[in-house]
Amino acid sequence: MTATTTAGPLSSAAHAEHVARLTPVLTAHDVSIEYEVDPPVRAVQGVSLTLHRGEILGLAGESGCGKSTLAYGLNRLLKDPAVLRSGEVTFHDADGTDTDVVALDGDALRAFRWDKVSMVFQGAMNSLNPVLSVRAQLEDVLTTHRPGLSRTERGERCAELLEMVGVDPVRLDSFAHELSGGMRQRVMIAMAMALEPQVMIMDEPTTALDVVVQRDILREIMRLRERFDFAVVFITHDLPLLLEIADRIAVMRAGEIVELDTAEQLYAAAQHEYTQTLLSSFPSLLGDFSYDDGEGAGR
Ligand SMILES: Nc1ncnc2c1ncn2[C@@H]1O[C@H](COP(=O)(O)OP(=O)(O)OP(=O)(O)O)[C@@H](O)[C@H]1O
Repeated sequence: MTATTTAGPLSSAAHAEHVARLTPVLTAHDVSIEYEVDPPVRAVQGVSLTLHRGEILGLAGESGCGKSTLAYGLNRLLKDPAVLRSGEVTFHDADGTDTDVVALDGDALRAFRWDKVSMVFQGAMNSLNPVLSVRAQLEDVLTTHRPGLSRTERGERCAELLEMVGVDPVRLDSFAHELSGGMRQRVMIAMAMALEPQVMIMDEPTTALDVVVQRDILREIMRLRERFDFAVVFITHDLPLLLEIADRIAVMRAGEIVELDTAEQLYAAAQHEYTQTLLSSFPSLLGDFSYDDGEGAGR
């Protein structure tokens, strides 16, 4: 398979054909992010990436390659000493308007986050407020962003959100310490879904959980995605996991995307040496995995 570009990431003709049928929802162009420390860390370097409506785009690469920094940049969540050195990020709303994400500030930025693009952070299960019930925390998102909802509507929406992520609504009155890690993580996903965003960025959302719970939650995310058609940027260093759940995979190394292709293509014919190394470091996990066998691939 031949590469379609020389300057950008390696990708196949099959990939170009695949994306030609899709509609963009978030576009990053030439994004560079630096940590202003001594010496400066160029964490993301000239990254261009298009996320399409309803797709799961996996972002893979070893620890420290810049995955989280890029994700934070896409959602304007960078904090000191991180600085967006250059680049454009555009959100293409379902209503047809384009938003220059880099130019947003104040109320417009707050409304954009959670409403249009929400994020499930690394270790999010530990970021529930310990002294507030699940109900109070879910209601807070709704009161802030949907002030028009009545008290009854808010209550109903909170119960519905928990049901969506497979948690019994009786848990609305629980506090974080009364929930298992898996349940807390599901609550965080419910919170990220509360405003029906068009994009969800998930940074290692299940890494801290045991494999069975992790699978359950991933299945839930896939099911919700089918139902609500949001796009997901799914960040993990676990490439075999991405081969199972992602439509496309971007492989990041030292701040750059070195390869970007459909999961099938990447698995069958990775072009970049680094991708090949990543794939070969998980031989036993991949086992008899095959895209020809729909059941085996779990898709
Ligand atoms: N606050 C900071 N100050 C300085 N450098 C930082 C800071 N945060 C991250 N970095 C550096 O930026 C680079 C990218 O880090 P980042 O966390 O984005 O990588 P990652 O691929 O998400 O890694 P992980 O999978 O471990 O989260 C790394 O070299 C890291 O050391």
